[in-house]
Amino acid sequence: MNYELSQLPERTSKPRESGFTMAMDKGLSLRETENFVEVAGEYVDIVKLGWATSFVTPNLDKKLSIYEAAGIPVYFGGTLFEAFIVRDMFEDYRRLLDKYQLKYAEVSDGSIEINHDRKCEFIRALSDQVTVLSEVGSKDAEKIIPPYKWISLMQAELDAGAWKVIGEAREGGNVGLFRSTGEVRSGLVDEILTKIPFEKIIWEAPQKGQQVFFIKLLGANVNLGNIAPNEIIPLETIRLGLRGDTFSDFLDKEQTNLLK
Ligand SMILES: C=C(OP(=O)(O)O)C(=O)O
Ligand SMILES: O=S([O-])[O-]
Repeated sequence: MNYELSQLPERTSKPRESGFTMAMDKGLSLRETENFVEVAGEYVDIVKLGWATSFVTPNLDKKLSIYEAAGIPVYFGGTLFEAFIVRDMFEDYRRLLDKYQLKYAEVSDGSIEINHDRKCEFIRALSDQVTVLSEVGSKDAEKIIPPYKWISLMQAELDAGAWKVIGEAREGGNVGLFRSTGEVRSGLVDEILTKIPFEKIIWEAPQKGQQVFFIKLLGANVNLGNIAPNEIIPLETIRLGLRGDTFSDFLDKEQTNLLK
């Protein structure tokens, strides 16, 4: 922080188990990546190269080196995992993780149907190699998974070895945890939280209103994902109660000078 200010919520520091921010890079150039880590590196815990953009992005090795030098782990989007699985290329996927020396991988079934026991086997197998993030929820807006099912899927995936589970939203924030309008399925979120520990979940929340919802509900140190690179600093201010949306949420009412 650049100067002192009282009554700020305490923020966790790296390596964070909670208060964790996953940024989504969907094709930043090398120069943009350097600029991004320079300005926001302190607030980014992990970067996802969105869906299968790592297949197309030029200078991938160099990009990974920039993140590595900044101490920020990177993983490839779950859609890439699914692109290998649907082609029956799991072993090739494992080799790919080794080739790029990745320490994290995502297992998801947002675009394909995978028998859930099979998905858990992939999680188990990959967690011998890397730290696994597993994602629950479909990218298909028509597919509504009831809350009890979200809970049992998340629990089984954690039991299979996932480090954290991700609630699906896509880049747009309009499926999975959210209605097509972007509104939070708040009943779903409340129910998930009755059974799954809060620090075990990363909520994909690309839209500002969604970030605000989770910070108001769960505090400054909620885990959030799919944050656009240019929204990392703004998100940090929302976490700290330094943007209008959460301005009053962390203030000590007794000590607040309302000047009325
Ligand atoms: C974010 C997306 O996918 P993934 O989780 O595979 O990165 C997406 O499809 O919008
Ligand atoms: O859709 S819900 O559970 O608010």
